[in-house]
Amino acid sequence: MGAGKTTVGRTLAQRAGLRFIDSDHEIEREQGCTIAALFSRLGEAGFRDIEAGAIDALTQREGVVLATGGGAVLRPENRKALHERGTVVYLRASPDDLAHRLRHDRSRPLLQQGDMRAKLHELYRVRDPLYRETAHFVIETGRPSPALLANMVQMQLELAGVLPSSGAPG
Ligand SMILES: Nc1ncnc2c1ncn2[C@@H]1O[C@H](COP(=O)(O)OP(=O)(O)O)[C@@H](O)[C@H]1O
Ligand SMILES: O=C(O)C1=C[C@@H](OP(=O)(O)O)[C@@H](O)[C@H](O)C1
Repeated sequence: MGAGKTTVGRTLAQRAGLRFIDSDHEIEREQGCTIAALFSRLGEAGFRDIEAGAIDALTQREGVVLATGGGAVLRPENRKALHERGTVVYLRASPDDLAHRLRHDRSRPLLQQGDMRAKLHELYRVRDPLYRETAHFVIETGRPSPALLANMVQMQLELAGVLPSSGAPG
């Protein structure tokens, strides 16, 4: 949540000539309602069931940059599908940076009650090991801009042979 999956993922997809897909947007389109509405109607567990179906389908597509919701790593089957079918980049941000970036955001149901900063610290404690387990690469997002982060991810994927070289001089 707020690590830059959408901003960085979109830029990367554009540069690499790939299609950007946001699993939450796909879920909203298929279900015909917002993620917040799904949470209030079905609870978090109900949302996670739908999310798992979406991750299973979307990880079978080729040539896409997929941004998942931040909680997708909670289910082992999602971690497996992501790691085995794709190349996963963990955009790591500190909970304090996330609290700053998301201070005006009202679209994320898990952050709408109580102390947002404390909740982000708790989510980070639980999820950071799961992101590390799922990811092939970890990129620190603390200082660089989203545009620079997209360059860093692209370079990393080119070095790994996942993307063709963009022919930068060197
Ligand atoms: N590297 C960054 N530095 C500063 N602000 C950022 C960075 N990445 C994202 N943001 C800002 O944080 C907010 C959330 O970014 P977003 O791409 O929606 O994250 P996510 O998709 O991971 O939830 C946006 O306002 C975005 O402009
Ligand atoms: O972290 C989470 O558990 C969630 C993050 C959200 O996506 P973003 O990571 O895009 O905010 C969305 O899937 C849902 O609100 C649950």
